[in-house]
Amino acid sequence: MNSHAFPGLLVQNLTLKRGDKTVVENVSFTLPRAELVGLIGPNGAGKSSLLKAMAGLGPRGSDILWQGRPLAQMTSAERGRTLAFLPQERSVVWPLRCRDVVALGRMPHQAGGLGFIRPAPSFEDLRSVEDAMRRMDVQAFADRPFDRLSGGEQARVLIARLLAQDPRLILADEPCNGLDPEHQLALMQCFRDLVADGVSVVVSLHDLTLASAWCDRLLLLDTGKLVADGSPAAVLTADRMAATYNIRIGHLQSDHRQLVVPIARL
Ligand SMILES: Nc1ncnc2c1ncn2[C@@H]1O[C@H](COP(=O)(O)OP(=O)(O)OP(=O)(O)O)[C@@H](O)[C@H]1O
Repeated sequence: MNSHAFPGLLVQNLTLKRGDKTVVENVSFTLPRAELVGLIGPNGAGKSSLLKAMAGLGPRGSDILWQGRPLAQMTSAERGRTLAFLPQERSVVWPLRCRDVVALGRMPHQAGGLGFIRPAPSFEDLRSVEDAMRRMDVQAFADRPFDRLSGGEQARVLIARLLAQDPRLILADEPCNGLDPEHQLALMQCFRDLVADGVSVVVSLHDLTLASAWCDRLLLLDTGKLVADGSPAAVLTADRMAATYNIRIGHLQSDHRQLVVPIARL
């Protein structure tokens, strides 16, 4: 993945409604540099809604800016070269080989953009696809049909598709879902490597231990409102976890990091 300085994303006073219900309320934050940001909060807090809006899905006004420019003004191909989104719903409609699923990530980079007529893949396309498959440890499935893999294997192939897009901003909705512990750790290490390369990563997580271990910064949503934004140590306080999740937490010392562990319901 190319290294480049991250130019910054600005979300300003974002409010989203579903029917009469406000699901994201007046949320503002900036991503001024490459960092690994965990988006946390209870079920229904608005994490997926916020990530989808940041990915440019749904009607958008001028409340989300990329490099000072409203996301709504970017074409789909431009957005596809800039940001990659992993939705919570993991489905591939056609019975494609895994390598072809991963190669779909290259479409925004190819002449013809997101049209139906596809040119032959460039050297860069082939390199990115192989690199993404290696990062997600899916080369062994490359030629197998996607619909004959296990749930966790399919999840890894779809993350590889996201990586093949070579984006400058990754938005991933619960990417650790379905992954075994080794591949969860490999994925978080992969995100850290991308951040070191200048890519910003926003990832929704329910696992507070992973969030405390790997993220530079956490955004805590509760009933649509951004109630905390800071380092894991600043956000994951006992009082806040009690108020937001109704849980008691404990701590585990690992290397130089203090990990948060949910202990009991209150
Ligand atoms: N299509 C919809 N129509 C109406 N309400 C919706 C719709 N989709 C989501 N919601 C509501 O919007 C709120 C936020 O949902 P969202 O999926 O963003 O939460 P989340 O934080 O991602 O939750 P989870 O951790 O369970 O995935 C919830 O109260 C949900 O019930």
